[in-house]
Order: sequence, then C-alpha cells, then structure tokens
Amino acid sequence: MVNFGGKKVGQVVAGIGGNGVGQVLAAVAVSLLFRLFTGPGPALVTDDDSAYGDDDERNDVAEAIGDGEAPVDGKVFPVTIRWQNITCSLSDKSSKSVRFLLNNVRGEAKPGRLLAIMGPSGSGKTTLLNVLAGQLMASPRLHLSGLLEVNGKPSSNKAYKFAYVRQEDLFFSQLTVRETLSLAAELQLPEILSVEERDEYVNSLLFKLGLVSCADSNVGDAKVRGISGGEKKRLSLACELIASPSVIYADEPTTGLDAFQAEKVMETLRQLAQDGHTVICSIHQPRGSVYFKFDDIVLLTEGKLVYAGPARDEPLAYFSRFGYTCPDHVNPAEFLADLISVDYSSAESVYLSQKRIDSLAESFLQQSSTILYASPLISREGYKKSKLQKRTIVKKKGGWWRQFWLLLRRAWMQASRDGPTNKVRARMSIASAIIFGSVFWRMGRSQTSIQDRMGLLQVAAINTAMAALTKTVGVFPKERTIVDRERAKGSYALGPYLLSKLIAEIPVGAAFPLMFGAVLYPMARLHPTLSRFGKFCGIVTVESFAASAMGLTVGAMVPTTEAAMAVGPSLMTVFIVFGGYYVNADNTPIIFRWIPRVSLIRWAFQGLCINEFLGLQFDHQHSFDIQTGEQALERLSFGGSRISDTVMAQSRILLFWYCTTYLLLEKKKPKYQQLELPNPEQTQQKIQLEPLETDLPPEKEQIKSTRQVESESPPLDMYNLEGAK
Ligand SMILES: Nc1ncnc2c1ncn2[C@@H]1O[C@H](COP(=O)(O)OP(=O)(O)OP(=O)(O)O)[C@@H](O)[C@H]1O
Repeated sequence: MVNFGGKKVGQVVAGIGGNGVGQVLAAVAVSLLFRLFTGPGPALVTDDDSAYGDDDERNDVAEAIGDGEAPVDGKVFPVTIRWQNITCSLSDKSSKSVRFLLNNVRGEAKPGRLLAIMGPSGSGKTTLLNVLAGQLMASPRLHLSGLLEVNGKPSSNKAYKFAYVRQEDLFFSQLTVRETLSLAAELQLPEILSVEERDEYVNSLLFKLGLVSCADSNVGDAKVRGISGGEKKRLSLACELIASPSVIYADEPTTGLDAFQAEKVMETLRQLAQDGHTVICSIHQPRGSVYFKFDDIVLLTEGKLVYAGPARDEPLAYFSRFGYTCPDHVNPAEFLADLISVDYSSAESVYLSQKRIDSLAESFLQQSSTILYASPLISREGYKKSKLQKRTIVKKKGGWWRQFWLLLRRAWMQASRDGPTNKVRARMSIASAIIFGSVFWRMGRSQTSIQDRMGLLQVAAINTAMAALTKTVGVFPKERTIVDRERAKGSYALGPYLLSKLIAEIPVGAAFPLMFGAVLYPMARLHPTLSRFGKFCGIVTVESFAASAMGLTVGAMVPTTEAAMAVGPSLMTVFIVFGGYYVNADNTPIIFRWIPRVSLIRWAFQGLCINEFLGLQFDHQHSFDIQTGEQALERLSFGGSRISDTVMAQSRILLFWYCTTYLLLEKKKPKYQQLELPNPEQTQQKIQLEPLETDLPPEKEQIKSTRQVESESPPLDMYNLEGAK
C-alpha cells in the first residue's frame, strides 16, 4: 500500500470528513487524478468513427489527399465533395409527424471554388453545412440519410482535413491576435518546426488574412473592446487554417458584420478558394458585390433544393426560363431570396408563393443533373501526383508537458491581464471586508461576542466561496466551448489543460481572499497574533480554490453561463445550510450527514473557528457561561479537531471537484448524427455519383428540360418580385 506521510492510501482517502460518502468521493478523486497525470489522454474525438465506411476505405481516401501531413509551403490538397439524396427528418413524437429539414438535397463543392449555400432563414443552410462537415449534433429525433462522396469515394469528413468556422467567434480575450495565432500554431503544428519557421508561418497567416494591422491588439470581449467583428471572423479563419485544411466550412460568416467587414471576410474566403481550398459557406442574403464572389451556389428553401450549380448569371438565366427575370440594377441575391421565400403578408400570397416554391423545387429535381456535375472529378492519379510534388512534414502531437507549458502560458496571460475583472474582484473583496468589519467592529471578549465571532466567521466563509464560485461559473462555460473546439482539433488533452488552469490561477485567485482577510481581520479585531492572521488568510484562500473548482464542475455540467449561474449558487446554498453554523453537525438527520462532510463552507468555517477560538478567554459572570474558546468549539461540535485536518478536507474537496470536472468534460464529447444510406426508392433515379452523360446537345437538352417542366410541373404563376419593382 502506498504511503502518504505515514498514512496508507485507504486512510488518506478516508473521506471528505472521514468516512462514508466522503471515502467514496475521495477515492473517485484519487483515481481520476491518477488518470489526469498518466499520459496525454485522448484528444476530443467523436464516438461515431464507425459511421463512415471501413478503415481501408478511409485510409484509401486519406492517403489520396495526404491526410496526416501538413504542407508548409502553402499547397492545399484538393478535395471535391459531392452529396446526393441528403434527407434529414425531424420526428415529433407527440404529434407523430415528421418534418423534413433537408429533403433529397444534392450538390458538389470543388477545390478552388467558393460555394455559397443560400436561402431564407430556417431553410436548412446550417443543417446542410453541418451534414457535409459531419458536425450535425446527434438527436434521437433526427434521421439523416444520403450519399456523401469525397474525391470520388464514398466517405466522410474523417478522410480529409477540414476547418469549420462557426457563427460565434470565441477566443481568450486577453491575448493579442498574434499570441492567439502563435499559441494555436504551437499547439497544432508539429514540434519539429523551429520557432523561426513557426513565427514565419504565423506572419504569413496574419498577412494572408489581412490581420497585420491589428496583430498586436488584444482580441477583447463584451467587457473590453478589442478587434472588430470582421477581424475576429478572419482570426477564426486564420486559426482554422493553421492545420492546412483542404475544405473550409463557414457558417454565416457575415452575420453581425457591417457591409464593409462582410465584404472583406467574403473576399478572404474567395482568396482562400483561389489558393486551392474547397470553401463552403452558408449565407443569408448577401449584397450584390458579395454575390459576385461566389463560384457556385446552392439555393435552399424549406429544406428543398431550388438550384445548385454555377453562381453569378447562371441561376438568373435558369430562373428566367420559368418567367422569373431579374430586373436590371437589382441585386441578384435579393432577387433570388425573394423568389424562394414564402410571402406571409396574406393568405393568398402565402398560397401563391408556396406554390411557386414547390414548383421550382420540383423542376430542379427533374433536371438538376444537367446543371450539376458538369465537370468530371480529378483522377486519383492526379491527387497522387500532387502529393508527390508537395513538401510534407509528419504531424506529431506535442507531449503532455509541452501542452501543459503552452496552456499554462495562455492561462496565465488570460488570468493576469484581465484588468477589469480583477479590479472589480479586488474592489468587491475590500468593500465586503469593510462592510463586515464595520458590522463586527472591534469585537471584545464578552459572552455576546462569541455569537458575533461565529456569525462573522460563517459570513466570511460564505462570502469567499460565493465570490469564487460566481466568478468561475460566469466565465467557464464560454471557455469550455473554446476548449471543446480546440480539443476537437486534437490540439491538446484535458489533463494538461486543467492542471495549467489550476496553477495559473493560484496567484491571482489567492490575492482576493488575502485582501479580504487583510482588511477584515484588524477591523473585527479577530485573534490578534500574526500566525493566526496567516492561518485565517490560508484557510479562506484554500476555500476560494475549492469553490472555484466546484464552479468548474457546474460549468462543465450545464450548457450555458445562465444555467451555471442558476445551478451554482443553489448548490452552494445547500452547503451553506450544512455549513456548521445553522445546523449543528450532531443534530443533522442521518440521511443528510454526508452533506456537511462534503461542504467546503463547513470545513472553512470549522478551520476559521478553531483558528479563532483556540486559546481565547471570555469574560464571564456565571458558572454556566462559556469561559474559554475550547468550550465554544465544543458547542459547535468542533472540539478535538485541528486546522490541518480542515485544510486537508478542503484540499480533498478541491481535488474531487477538479476530477469531477475532468470526468464530465471527458464524457461530454459532442456526438454527431450518423449519415445512413438512403432507402432504395430515393436512389433509384441516380445512385451513382458520376457525371451524367447526355446525348443531346446543350440547346436540345435545355428544350427538353423546359418541356419537362411544362409537362411535369404545375403551371408557374407569373411572379411579381418585390425586388424587381
Ligand atoms: N436538432 C434540431 N432539432 C429541431 N429542429 C432543428 C434541429 N436542427 C435544425 N432544426 C430546424 O431546422 C430548420 C432549419 O434550421 P437551420 O439552422 O439549418 O436553418 P438556416 O437556414 O441555417 O437558418 P438561419 O439562416 O436562420 O440560421 C429550423 O427551423 C430549425 O429550427
């Protein structure tokens, strides 16, 4: 049996409080801690690897596109993605109805081209983008089927490197743009790159994404203004480009940006496409100049495909065949958006617009093969050739300690530079110490001062815990999202992240309880010796860290900051009730006895009471009066315990919450919806994703298609477009 300071492990883990539940909790904590420090642990990967073909197939495609190798000379491995019969349905158990979020959607995205998925709000743009990127969150109510082909082979996003730029740009606010990119590069790029090479790479990314002018500005957040929204979006893109992805998915990259910033972001995406990336973005309603940057578009409405193919004039020519002509000087994107939107202004307009949309969707379904897949895919030999030409470096993930030091640096920069938050925390600590110090001003040694002392120490314990908890639950859910995203890229493991966070926050986190103690202690005239003052500060500091650790668990448990703000204080209230002051440990009902043992408030209160009362003499007149501090401790059922025991118990609680956080973060991996094969009826028209050969010359084909529309579709009403007025 391993010994810890002369004790056996069994004794050491003898609980948060010494037995029962405490033992179990501490044992869990120790076993998790062991896991935390043994090896880098898995990066955040999904459980659905099996969803996409077999390993051979995956390796085959991966080999063809150079998976696992990061080109440093700017070359991008070309990836063509084709999809067909993509159907995503959402079942509603209560009404037993099924709603189609995507209905038989098909399309193609090619390297060197910028594809925009356009459509009205709720038309399924983000859903389609997520399906293509393999990022559609799994839900028992969803059913997803279809065919997805990567470079001519049925495959998935696992077979190529891709970047996913989400709508929400999340960063560590106190880092500069350059630091954010450098750290991302250090975490993602192979270790064998020298510092100079890495810096050069970061500089080239800054230049490429137009971030040079703001390279040394703080990223900022809602509290402190940093870089602009457009710059944030481009920084997101830069961070995603570090791993040299073949495909870039961007979900509504212009949302929330002004027209100028939106255009700059879209120009960046266009340039990335020109560099050889396959770029797919969803966009709601771009301005004209943005629309003309697209090479291809997919038009969706109510989950149905209305058009997919080349952008610019082609869709206008296509729709003019049905009598819908885009007037001169009208933004084509607006024209298209109006054409495929349901007009809810009156019952009649809803009927007419719905009819028009259904007809257009039906028409496109009939003739999409003449518009899509006009060019054949690059041959596999072509990919192999491009692979031989490039300069490659074998990707190797940094070790545990390397990840730890990098993350420690980042956590320290974030914690120490957060001036506004630290100032508020310092002011709050001093203000609450002054308020409590004034209320309990210079307590004497009377009998009534015993109750005052207990009240003050309980309030000090509650205040310290609440301050640390609310600070943590206020920021951690957002940080967790960043960490989840980074871990999804395989940048680092959880162990180094949590340890670096704990260590980096020690100096800053300790400063506030120390300030609180330094002001309160002399004001209230607590036990006036230096060593007791030191112990007072030590106890509240450890308690503050334990409360922070609990805040991490709450933040890892719930999805949002708001939910964490609701759950955290409620949970803490339970620990306050069993904090040793309101309910005496000896009077606690048996079924609740475990709560005081795991209550950080109780242990802090107990430690503070022992520190304060031990050796104190009180004025007394009657024999039944409390004469010594030891007697006061007996009344609280704290007699016989030592400060070191309470600090150890607090440390175990801290450890327990950290390990629980680890477990929760590890278990809460995102699960993505699996793409199932479509049913045979869906695919009977065209199961092979091959270029459709047609014997007819283009003009005849067009005539045939138009006739087909005339004969097979309901007649299309002439449509008066708002944009055309
Ligand atoms: N997991 C889900 N559960 C329930 N409904 C969903 C789910 N995913 C998508 N939807 C619904 O599917 C429809 C399409 O959503 P999606 O986000 O793809 O639309 P969008 O075209 O991107 O819209 P916007 O432009 O407003 O972002 C919406 O009505 C949405 O509420």
